[in-house]
Amino acid sequence: MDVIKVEGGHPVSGEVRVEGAKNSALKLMAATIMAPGVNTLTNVPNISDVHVMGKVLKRLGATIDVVDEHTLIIDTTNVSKWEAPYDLVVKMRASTAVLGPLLARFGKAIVAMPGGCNLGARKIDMHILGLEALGVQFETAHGNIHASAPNGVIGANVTLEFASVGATENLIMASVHAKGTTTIDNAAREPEIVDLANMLNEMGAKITGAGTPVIEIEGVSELHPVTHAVVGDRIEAGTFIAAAAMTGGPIRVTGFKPEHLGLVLKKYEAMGVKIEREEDGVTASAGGRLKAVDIQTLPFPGFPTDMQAQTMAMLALADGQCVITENIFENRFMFASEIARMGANIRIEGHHAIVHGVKGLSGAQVESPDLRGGAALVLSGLVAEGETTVSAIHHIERGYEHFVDKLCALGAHVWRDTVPDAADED
Ligand SMILES: CC(=O)N[C@H]1[C@@H](OP(=O)(O)OP(=O)(O)OC[C@H]2O[C@@H](n3ccc(=O)[nH]c3=O)[C@H](O)[C@@H]2O)O[C@H](CO)[C@@H](O)[C@@H]1O
Ligand SMILES: C=C(OP(=O)(O)O)C(=O)O
Repeated sequence: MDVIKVEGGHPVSGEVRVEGAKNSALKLMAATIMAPGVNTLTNVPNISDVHVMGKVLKRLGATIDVVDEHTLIIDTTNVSKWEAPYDLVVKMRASTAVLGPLLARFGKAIVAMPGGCNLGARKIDMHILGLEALGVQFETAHGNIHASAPNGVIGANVTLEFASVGATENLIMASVHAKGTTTIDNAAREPEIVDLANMLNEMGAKITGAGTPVIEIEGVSELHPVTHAVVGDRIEAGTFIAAAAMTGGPIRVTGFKPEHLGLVLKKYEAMGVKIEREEDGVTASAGGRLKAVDIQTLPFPGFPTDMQAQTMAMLALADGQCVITENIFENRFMFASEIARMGANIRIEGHHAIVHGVKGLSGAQVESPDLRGGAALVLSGLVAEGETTVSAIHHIERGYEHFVDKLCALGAHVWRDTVPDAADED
């Protein structure tokens, strides 16, 4: 099995450029379904989730030309199917992002029920309730959700119970061609939603308010293909900033907007991390032990859940005790038990993690519990004494392009290796 090995204790500094955001690229790819023709996406990250979304689009009838590592030409002229099948949805939950675009283009869609994942149940009831308000009817059979809008999608006011990123995106996309105007209240405000609305507006949509809690979409009859650059990945950036905070750095991280990490940077400064902001990135460094600071995850502009594990790794070594509260996913503390194998002292009580900072970590064999937890284990390995082996690295590859190479370029001693799978030896 493939693993990432890390030898701790080497200086880590220099410059790294982040890729386009996974959480935007996937939705932008899905949105090309609504603009029949040749669309070009640039700054697309070369990660496994993007490959899966490529497969979803191809199954629907699109063709994709990979011009270079970060540029995709997606021709959606001949999209003629409206089904996102189980084998792909099960690989990547974000495949459900085609629901809105398929409804907009065909007035119908079949999407396999996504089921839970290692972060929790991850239901799509809010997507369904919102779309029902727009006149979409749902039936479930044989593990598939069948959606249809027999009278077309009809503009309406929708108030989301929670500012769900995925529900906001599906509602925006489904209502682009709706009759009349749709208002989404309590909409998610993440930068990736703004990126999606910007691209749709470039295609000819009429969306206002993206990035605020109230988004208004005036239905238009058609969209035209465009060329669009994916917004920089604030979470990849945050991960390298956490690496600088743990190792001392300095690391200059470019390719993203510092305001997209507003609260993360403020919290890191409160911990003692020095952050120098520029238009397109930051330089992060730290001298000595970080201070313990409480964190709670919330929808944007709150502290992102996708930075929780990396921040827990920082706090595991900080001076003092603090509480991390996870408000988004019910099961996002699995990283805690893995970093405990390296000597961290973390107690979980419901959706709170009580972190007692320790003076050092020791390298160990650990398993990525999920995407960000896996990255956080590699960061922990950078400062642990001895060697750390991180398994289940397919999680990391879902969202980080060339993670090992980028860390090596910063001076870290990190490499991929293949080790015998214990299960195969029995
Ligand atoms: C591909 C992508 O963009 N993924 C991001 C997206 O996920 P995703 O779009 O799935 O996240 P949501 O904001 O929708 O989910 C937030 C919470 O609401 C729950 N929920 C959501 C919808 C619903 O219909 N019912 C329901 O109960 C989810 O289970 C979760 O507990 O936003 C999350 C929150 O910022 C990020 O961590 C993910 O990285
Ligand atoms: C939870 C994440 O992604 P997904 O929604 O694709 O699982 C993430 O990016 O950290």
